[in-house]
Amino acid sequence: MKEPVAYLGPRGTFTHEAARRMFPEEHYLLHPCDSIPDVLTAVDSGETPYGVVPVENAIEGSVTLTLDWLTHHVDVPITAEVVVPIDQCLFCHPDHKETELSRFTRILSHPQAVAQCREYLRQHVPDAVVSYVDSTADAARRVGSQGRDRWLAIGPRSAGALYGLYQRDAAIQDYENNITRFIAVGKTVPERKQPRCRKTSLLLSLPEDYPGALYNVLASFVRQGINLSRLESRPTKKRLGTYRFFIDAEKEIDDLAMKQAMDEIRDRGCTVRLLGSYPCFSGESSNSSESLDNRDHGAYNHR
Ligand SMILES: O=C(O)C(=O)C[C@]1(C(=O)O)C=C[C@@H](O)C=C1
Repeated sequence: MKEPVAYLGPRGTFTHEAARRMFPEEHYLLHPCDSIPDVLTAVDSGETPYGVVPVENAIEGSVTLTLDWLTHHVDVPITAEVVVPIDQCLFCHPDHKETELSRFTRILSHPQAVAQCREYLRQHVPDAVVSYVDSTADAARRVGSQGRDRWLAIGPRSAGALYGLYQRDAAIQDYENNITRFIAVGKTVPERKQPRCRKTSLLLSLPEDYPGALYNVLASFVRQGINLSRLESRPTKKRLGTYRFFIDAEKEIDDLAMKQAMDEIRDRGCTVRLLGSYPCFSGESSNSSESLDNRDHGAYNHR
């Protein structure tokens, strides 16, 4: 029987694409959830063994909802990472394909997608109101289901095709090389191909705030020759000006150098929570022979 994989849906999201790359549909049953908390809760409660959520975008930075849920609400290990190229397209209902862009009144999308296209929107649709929804495909589905209002959706080409939208523009993100990191959580993911690297994600709390507290932690990694690929602070949510730090180290947790760095950091009174030690895969396209576009409604495309 195919094992289920929860992902941020509905079908056609960027997360769906990431999930297809890590969990081929020949072997897994991909199960769309309405929100990132729903995906993480499904795994935490044992409803599904695997989940896939976005964690960081090259233009807009962290997906803070994912970080906060991972650390405050659930206890699920990160088990793999995949990086996916993000090409944001602009869609309207086919009934409005002749309408000038400046006459649209509303833009629907996920906050991360809107943030990646801010300058484009300012130039081309300055007067439209932005409505945030749970995912890009959710936006595409809503715009596709009603032709009455002049609404636009931002999202992947596949979402436009799935929900029968007319594509007005492509690659509307404000910077080139737009990519997002996605993580799998839950059960260990079988490694079908050679990972690009291995990482360990940690959540660090300092014992107290004093000059050099964070410096000392970083020095432990330096002494062990461990490269950090990410350092991010998030509020503790308890008191203004107090933080916890997300650290990604390019080493496995079982590596001797990593163990020594951990011992040193804990000896200084820091609390370290292991979020996961996992393989990282680069973003080759999914090897599923069926593309999403072919299975559902045809896409309208002006390019
Ligand atoms: O809405 C989607 O399509 C998602 O998969 C979510 C998400 C995100 O949260 O970062 C994924 C990739 C893009 O950066 C924009 C949106």
